[in-house]
Amino acid sequence: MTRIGLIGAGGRMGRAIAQVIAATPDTEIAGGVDRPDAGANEIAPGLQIMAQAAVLAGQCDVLVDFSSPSALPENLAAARAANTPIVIGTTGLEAQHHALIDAAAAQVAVLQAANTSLGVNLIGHLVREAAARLGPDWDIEVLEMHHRHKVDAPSGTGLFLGTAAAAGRGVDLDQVSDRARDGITGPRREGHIGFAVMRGGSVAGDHQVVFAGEGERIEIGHRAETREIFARGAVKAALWLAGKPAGRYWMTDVLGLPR
Ligand SMILES: NC(=O)C1=CN([C@@H]2O[C@H](COP(=O)(O)OP(=O)(O)OC[C@H]3O[C@@H](n4cnc5c(N)ncnc54)[C@H](OP(=O)(O)O)[C@@H]3O)[C@@H](O)[C@H]2O)C=CC1
Ligand SMILES: O=C(O)C1=N[C@H](C(=O)O)C[C@H](O)C1
Repeated sequence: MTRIGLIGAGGRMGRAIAQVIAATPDTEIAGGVDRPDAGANEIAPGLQIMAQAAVLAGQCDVLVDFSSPSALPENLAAARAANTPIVIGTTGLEAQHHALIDAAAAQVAVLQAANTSLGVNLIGHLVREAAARLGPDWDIEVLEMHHRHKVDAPSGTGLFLGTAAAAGRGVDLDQVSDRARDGITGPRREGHIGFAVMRGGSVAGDHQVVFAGEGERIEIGHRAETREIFARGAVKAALWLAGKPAGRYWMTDVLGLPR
């Protein structure tokens, strides 16, 4: 039996993950972290909601964190103190968060993924390949749309796909990304990777990478029809990570895809 500790248990993803855990053999939810009024019994019958990740980390085999960037330092500290592997699905992470993840991975197994679906991780590979083969005269734009509640932009997946495209071209995304355009922007900057963001309704997550050449376009895209695909991937990642030695792991490792 693998006991999963769920951080952000009361959120949209926390609830979806709790349902997948309930349907997965030899897997149980050890407890959750969220606000005290998160509605524990609606998430999973008998679920205990705790205020501190440190307590939960000592009571589970693996932590799964879909909460907020501001909670990440405490969650990583809890994983380190209890030597409990942690899957991080939270997005909106910045350089300082990745530095904390790298430091934690020296001591405990950490898997961070902006998107835990099979489809997105597969197209990440395709985007990298396309960018490597097409050359700099093909303009690359990343488009994404999400539900009206999403608080970070561009999405973590959009940035993941932009990073894959930049890697294919052998450049650093930070040096070439155009994250916003407004007003008299001037012509497109050669070699840059642009991002466009839409928010509305209940969209679970749409992403498209457009390679625009002279007279033709290639579009590589993914549409999430339900949050369950992320939840299934998160539980698969947790079961894979439980018991692994210290290190930073990737969703591609879980799915058997090239990194
Ligand atoms: N990797 C992937 O495949 C996916 C990643 N995500 C990402 O997962 C994260 C969560 O998404 P979603 O479930 O939609 O968001 P929600 O806002 O619905 O859920 C987050 C939950 O975590 C709680 N929470 C946040 N910070 C704290 C804290 N410091 N202490 C206690 N509880 C806290 C929130 O409580 P409160 O609302 O009271 O703050 C909320 O209940 C986002 O970053 C999102 O982008 C989403 C889908 C797929
Ligand atoms: O907030 C969401 O909902 C999602 N967030 C992730 C992201 O930022 O890429 C993954 C997915 O697209 C849904």
